[in-house]
Formats: sequence, C-alpha cells, structure tokens
Amino acid sequence: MSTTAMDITPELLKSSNLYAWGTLGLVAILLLFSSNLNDPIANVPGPWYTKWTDLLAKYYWVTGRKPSYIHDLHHTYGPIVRVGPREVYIADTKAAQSIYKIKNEFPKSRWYLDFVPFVETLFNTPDIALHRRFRRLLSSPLSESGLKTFLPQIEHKVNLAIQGMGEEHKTRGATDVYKWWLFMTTDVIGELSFGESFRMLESGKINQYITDLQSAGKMGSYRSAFPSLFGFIARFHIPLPMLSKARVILQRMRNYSAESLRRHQAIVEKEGPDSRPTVFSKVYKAEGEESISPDHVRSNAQSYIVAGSDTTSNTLTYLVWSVCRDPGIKSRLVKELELLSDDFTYDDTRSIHLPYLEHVIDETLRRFPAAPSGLPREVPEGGAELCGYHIPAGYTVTTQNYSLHRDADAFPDPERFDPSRWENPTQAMKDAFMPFGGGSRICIGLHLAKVELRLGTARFFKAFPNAKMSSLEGMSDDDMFPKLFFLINPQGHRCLIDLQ
Ligand code: HEM
Repeated sequence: MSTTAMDITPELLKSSNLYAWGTLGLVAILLLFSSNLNDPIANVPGPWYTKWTDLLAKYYWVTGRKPSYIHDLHHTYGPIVRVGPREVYIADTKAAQSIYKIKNEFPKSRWYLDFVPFVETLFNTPDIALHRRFRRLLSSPLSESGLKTFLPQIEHKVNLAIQGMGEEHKTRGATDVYKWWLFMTTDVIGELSFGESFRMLESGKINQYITDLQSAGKMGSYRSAFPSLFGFIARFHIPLPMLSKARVILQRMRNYSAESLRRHQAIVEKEGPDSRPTVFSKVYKAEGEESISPDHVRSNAQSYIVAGSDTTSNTLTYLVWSVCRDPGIKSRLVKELELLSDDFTYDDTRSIHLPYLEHVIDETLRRFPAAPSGLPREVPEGGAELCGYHIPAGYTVTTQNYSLHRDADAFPDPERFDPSRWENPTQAMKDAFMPFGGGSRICIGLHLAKVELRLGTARFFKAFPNAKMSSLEGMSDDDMFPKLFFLINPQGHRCLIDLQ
C-alpha cells in the first residue's frame, strides 16, 4: 500500500504533539524539582498551591473567614501547615511558647505595618528597641495597681451602660447589649487616653471618630492583603475615590486625636500635672532618650481606642449571649453574684471569692477570643526548629487563637461553652490559652479588659438576673455568627436581650 501525503500529516501531527507535551512535562518536572531545591520549606505539609501563592488565604482574610480556613488546613495537614510561599501556621503549644516569648523574641512581622500604616505604635512596630521604649513608658498606668487611679471613672461608665440598657428595654422591649458594651468600652478608653470621654453613653450614638476608625480598619484589612497593589497605587498617584475618601478619614482622625490631646494638655497646664491623669501622663513627664514624640503619643492613643474598644465589648457581648442561652449556667452565675451587695465596688469582686465569674469570663475568652486570627512573627537570624521542621530566618510563623483554643486534647468538646471546665484547669489548658497573646507583645490592656469584664458581667447579671435572648425585630442566633477578621464581630452587629 502506498503512503500519501494525506496519510502522513496526521501521524506527523500526532507525534509532534506528543513531542511538545513531553517537552512541556519535562520542563514542568524540572521546574518543580528546581523550585523544591530552592525552597527551604518545601517539606512542610500544606496544599500544593501554597508553594506559589497565598491568594486563597488572602481571599478568606478579606471575607472574614481566614481563621476557619486555617483551622481546616490544620485538620487536614497537622499542627504545622504551609499557607503561602513564605509563611507557615502552627497549632502546637510548645512551638507557640518558643515563638511568643520574652527573651530572644521573634519580632512582629512587617504585615502589622501594612495593617496599621503610617506611624509606628506599640501595636504595630516590628522594631524591638522602639517597642521596649514604648512599653517601659506605657505599661505601669495599665498595670493592675496603676489602674486603681481610674477605677471610679470605669465604674461610672459601667453604671451608665447598665442604666442605658434598662431604659432602652422600657421603650423597645429589648436592649441591644452589643451597642451598649461598645459605647461603654469606647468611652472608658477614650477618657483614659484623651482625658475626655466620647460621651457615647450619654448621647446614645456612635460619633464620627468611631465611624472613621471602623472604616480605617476595613481599609487596613485590604491593605494588609495586597500591600504591593496599594504601594503601586500610591506611588503612581492613581486616582481612586476609595483612597481619597480614606485620606480624608485619616486626616480627620488625626485632627480629632491631636485636638483632644491638646485640650487635655491645656487643662493639665492650668490645673496642675495630677489634675486629670490619663494613661499617658507618665509619657509627658519623660525626658531625653526615654521620651517619645507628640506624634507617637497621638498615634499610640489612637491605637488604644481601636485595641481597647471592640475587643472588650465583643467579649462582653458573646459572654451575655452565651450565658443567656443556657439557664443552668445563668442561674449558677446569678447565685454566686448574690454574694455581692447591690452597691458593690470593683474591689469587692476581687476580695470576695467569685470563682464562677472568672470561669465564665475565661470560657468566653477561649470560645470567642476577641483576636482569633493569626499573630504573625518573623523568624530571627539562625532560623528556628518548630514542630520538627527547620524554618529559615525571615520566614513568617503564625499561630491563631481560633485553633489553639479548639485543641480537643486540651479542651474536650471544644465547641461547647462550658465554664466548669476551668474548675480544675490542666497544664495543657493553661498552655493553649492565649486570648491576650504572649511574650513581650502580650496585650498591654489585659488588666483593663479584665476590670471591665468583671464589672460589666457582675453588674449586668445582678441588675437583670432574668435576662434571656430576645427574638424581637427578627433577632436570632444567625446575628451572632462570628465574622473573623483580625477581631471577632457578630455578623448582625447587634445582640438583643430581653431583660425581664
Ligand atoms: C478582651 C479584651 C482584649 C483582648 C482579647 C485583647 C487581645 C490582644 C491580643 C491577642 C494582643 C496581641 C496582638 C499581637 O500579638 O499581634 C493584644 C495586643 C495589644 N492590645 Fe489587647 N486585647 C484586649 C483589650 C485591650 C485593651 C482594653 C487595650 C487598651 C489599652 C488593648 C491594647 C492592646 C495593645 C496596645 C496591644 C499591643 C501590645 C504590644 O504589642 O506590646 N487591648 N491584645
């Protein structure tokens, strides 16, 4: 049989296709092989795509679901998991202890500067020396003993919140505790930082500054997910309405905080240095190398407002919701609080033995940690051995409370809200419990938060022992589904409680 040109061409084509695919395959294998050779964390378990990109993690971050995405990865891949080309997540308490320690600390990753940009503060600075200087100046007023000066102001604000809740219930048939706790914590930290409250408890309204802070926070989420894109837009002055609006907001916030601090300074100059103490009073007196610039005072005060409001208010909201949903837990708490007189003070909550109150608070901090997301750190020089893997210097290692607090070995039946698990806490529970972070970067406001949590919870359940969930205005458990950005937030932005 003779072979024609018509017969040859498909054969040729077939074989040349085969050749092309074969070459491509070979190149791919070579690339994979060489990238594995150049990838010092190639052996860390994780989804295949995380070797090249962390885009999926970013997607979950901007949609408020990253902690649960990471948690699922831990379920599939174990306590150490790769989530991007240069980042691993760790859900192991021993490794967490070696990352978040006081001596030879792992510095905060530069991610914090994208999340909260422009001026370095106690919260965002990766600079260890600057952080130590801030911390030396700022710690003592927020320590347990330092806070004694501010107790009357805090107690007054808690009382105003309880009063506001009671009044709202009379006219509305329920009260929105989410709103009142936010007013309370924001007014407390406003007064302690700026020397004057935002007076939201008195006006019953969120003011412009807080609205601005919330918008700036959203922008920070996007900026920290796509820092190069934002850098490019800024560098080439690409006009984007969203960015011009953000600039106006930032300027307004800056003016507001600078104005408040100036007003406070003027009062102090007129009435004497101890006339209106704030948590920054010590800073004004500092001199020489120990001092910090007025802009640093302003930006740190601003960061306190962010860090010290939603965190504590959302904890209180989830606490009230969790207790009100479980009659057994509520009656035990209410019974214990009978040990306090009706006009009890904060000191009474410390001197009278109230273990169940502490257990309820700890269980809320475990089950609904206000900062459930990753706290990224940079591996220092020399690298680190974590969970049996060598992670080189400069790579990012991160743990998240969302996973540590759901470790079933430490906390059996971890999704269950069960304060009694804290009656005899095991070492594993203590090690895995990090609601305030750890090491040198542990939350500076934890004592203030504890004061507000103890006072707020005790006052609420003493004033409203029959409080229960309300279904008014369509309120349901769906409203309380947690959106997980850097901070936790109930997705409905409300929590209606029937106080009767
Ligand atoms: C229930 C309430 C609170 C929770 C659960 C909480 C949680 C945390 C966590 C987990 C960190 C570590 C962040 C990290 O490593 O990236 C942190 C740091 C911080 N928190 Fe809080 N916080 C609370 C209340 C407050 C309050 C009331 C303030 C007010 C001053 C505050 C101010 C700060 C600041 C300034 C930092 C940075 C500390 C540093 O890096 O040295 N927090 N907080």
